[in-house]
Amino acid sequence: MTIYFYKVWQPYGCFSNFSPHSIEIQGTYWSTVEHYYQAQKFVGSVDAAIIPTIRDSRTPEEAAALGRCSSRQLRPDWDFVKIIVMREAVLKKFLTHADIREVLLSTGNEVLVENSSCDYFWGCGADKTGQNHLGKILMSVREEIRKLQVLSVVYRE
Ligand SMILES: Nc1nc(O)c(N)c(N[C@@H]2O[C@H](COP(=O)(O)O)[C@@H](O)[C@H]2O)n1
Repeated sequence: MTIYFYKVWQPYGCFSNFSPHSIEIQGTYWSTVEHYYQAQKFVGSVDAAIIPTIRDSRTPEEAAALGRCSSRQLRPDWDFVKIIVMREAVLKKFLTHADIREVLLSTGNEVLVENSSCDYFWGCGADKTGQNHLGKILMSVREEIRKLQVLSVVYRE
């Protein structure tokens, strides 16, 4: 059975990057994965000054609006690094918060799909043909956490 998720208040809402689960990366605190992801678009760009404003946004929606503003210049390598950036943040989120880690592990080997009707890259799009990169990242993070748990048992013995 495929598990679809999208909005925070819907089933499996903790899989959304907008869910209220903070992460710390290289000593900096981010309220949500979305805050971190949107800010990383401008690292090393002429518009890097927007990063603290994105970080301090009151909501992930606000952070996303700032990051999506088309008048600002993205870092030149964004298309090459965005999946790596997202995976790092999603992994950190599920390593940090035990309650949602259990939700992720409870999905077993089910296929996870971000059910966004407008996003054919991170989600499945309106017709379900999208690339679903967020779902793929979540499945690979699930696998990595399982392996880490096995290792922690082995090294405890
Ligand atoms: N608008 C919106 N609302 C939500 O609740 C969402 N989960 C998303 N999807 C996320 O938007 C991010 C992609 O942003 P860019 O288009 O690259 O700026 C990514 O985190 C999706 O998961 N969107």
